[in-house]
Amino acid sequence: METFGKRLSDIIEKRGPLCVGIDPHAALLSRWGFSDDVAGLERFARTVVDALADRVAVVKPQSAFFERFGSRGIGVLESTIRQLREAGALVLLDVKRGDIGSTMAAYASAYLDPASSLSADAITVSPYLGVGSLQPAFDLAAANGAGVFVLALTSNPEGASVQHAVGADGRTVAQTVIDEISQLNKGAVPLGSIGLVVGATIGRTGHELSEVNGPLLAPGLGAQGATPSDLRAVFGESLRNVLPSYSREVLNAGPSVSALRAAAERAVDECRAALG
Ligand SMILES: O=C(O)c1cc(=O)[nH]c(=O)n1[C@@H]1O[C@H](COP(=O)(O)O)[C@@H](O)[C@H]1O
Repeated sequence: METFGKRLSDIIEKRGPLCVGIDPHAALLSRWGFSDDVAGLERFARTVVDALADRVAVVKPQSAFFERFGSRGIGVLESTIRQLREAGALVLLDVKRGDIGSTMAAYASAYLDPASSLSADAITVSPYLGVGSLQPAFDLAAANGAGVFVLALTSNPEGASVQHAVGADGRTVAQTVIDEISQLNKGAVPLGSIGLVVGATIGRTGHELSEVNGPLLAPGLGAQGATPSDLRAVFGESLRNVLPSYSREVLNAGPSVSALRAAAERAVDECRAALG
């Protein structure tokens, strides 16, 4: 079975380095002229699938915006994941789960077991119960050719007070996460299947990413203020492994399918140029 790292490298090669989020904010539904209910959610998600699933490398549904409509919203999430995958996009489900290992195993089977109706190509997880607690997700992902993206340095301004805190060995909390994931990806070719999330907004922080050998998801572009030209300062020599991620900046172009496609094309061109 092909690893997630290999599948991701291949699709980025074909479609370009871009992840687009599906974040159906109430304000976006209204901007698109859609109702703020399950029917509006379904139309929104379907429009993004029609516009982008056959051309963008990775699509990242934000689970929160589906969960807010309860079980029917989850139903839309299930069909959205299925449609995205059928059209050839890799689906990174943004659920940011993280719990004690025995509970993490249940989250892993919900999102990374192909038998589940919510099974995705990869999920986001939070390492703040300890990277080791995420092992059930790493194991199930590896068994199924899926991936896991671990939060390291998030794009929001509140993140630094936790993530930049320095431990007894002189490393920051984030650097400890980065180093543990680097160990897990060691030797993987062409790329490990455990990614990190590093916000494009954070500037030069001095964190060392050169040994990660895995994909580096970079949210925070567009609506949160970062631009592709900020990526060099954040990622330095590790730029080649960066997967830039946009939600509102691209979604604002909807509901026109052609305008969404044009916005995604602009984003991928700018990111290609910035990543070199
Ligand atoms: O894991 C993420 O994708 C993520 C991590 C992070 O540090 N910052 C961040 O904004 N995100 C997510 O990325 C998306 C950003 O949306 P926009 O600001 O509209 O591009 C949201 O779904 C966030 O939850």
